[in-house]
Amino acid sequence: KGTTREQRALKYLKEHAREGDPDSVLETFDEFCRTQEWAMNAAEEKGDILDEIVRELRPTTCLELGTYCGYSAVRIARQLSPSARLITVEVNPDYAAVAREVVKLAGLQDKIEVINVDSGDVIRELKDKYDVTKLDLVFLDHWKYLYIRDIKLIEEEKLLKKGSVVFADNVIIPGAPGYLEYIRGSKNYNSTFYSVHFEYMDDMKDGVEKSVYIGDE
Ligand SMILES: O=C(NCCCCCn1ccnc1)c1cc(-c2ccc(F)cc2)cc(O)c1O
Ligand SMILES: [Mg+2]
Repeated sequence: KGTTREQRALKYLKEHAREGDPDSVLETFDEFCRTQEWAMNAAEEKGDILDEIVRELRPTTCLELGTYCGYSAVRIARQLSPSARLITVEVNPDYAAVAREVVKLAGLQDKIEVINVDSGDVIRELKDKYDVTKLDLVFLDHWKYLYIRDIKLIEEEKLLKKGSVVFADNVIIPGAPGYLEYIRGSKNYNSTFYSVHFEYMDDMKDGVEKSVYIGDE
């Protein structure tokens, strides 16, 4: 076939979603994943919790690690206020290319910046190169073994403030054991675990962890 699953998903979105309508892009992507091909989107129950966090927090500056095709980037950005923005990091160039198209299709290119680099490098550059002072929301959804490295880098760079939220996907499947132990053991966070279904699989359970930063700024 020569195409990748991500390219087939993008084609389906272009053919079936309403251009400039983020809700339509998300609904269409969920339909594709339920009827055509599964994809690792933070969808349904996970997405509902993410929506609630964004609604409640009203973040100005958001960082996502692990863009994939841009599903959760669109999900976050569709609720952001006019001046708020999301920086989303994707090390895989093929995923990043598809994500940029999905973001454009949703009409959110003014709110979302997709960066095709290694997350460890970009975190160190957020202040100087990306004009970030503090992060209100961090969504961890990239390689699971990198969650702990990157949260420690974010703390080192003093990018969190009291009330900042760190939301982590997949803490059960594939799992992020080192991360869970670290964040739950840290006095700088109040963490809550949510048992949710794995994306598009009604008979599989996963978990997400919401951690509110209460530490020193
Ligand atoms: O690996 C995941 N995501 C990272 C992808 C690569 C990130 C690259 N990158 C971006 C920035 N820095 C590095 C992931 C996997 C699964 C899964 C679980 C079970 C299964 F059988 C198949 C798949 C479910 C998810 O929800 C996921 O998020
Ligand atoms: Mg995930």
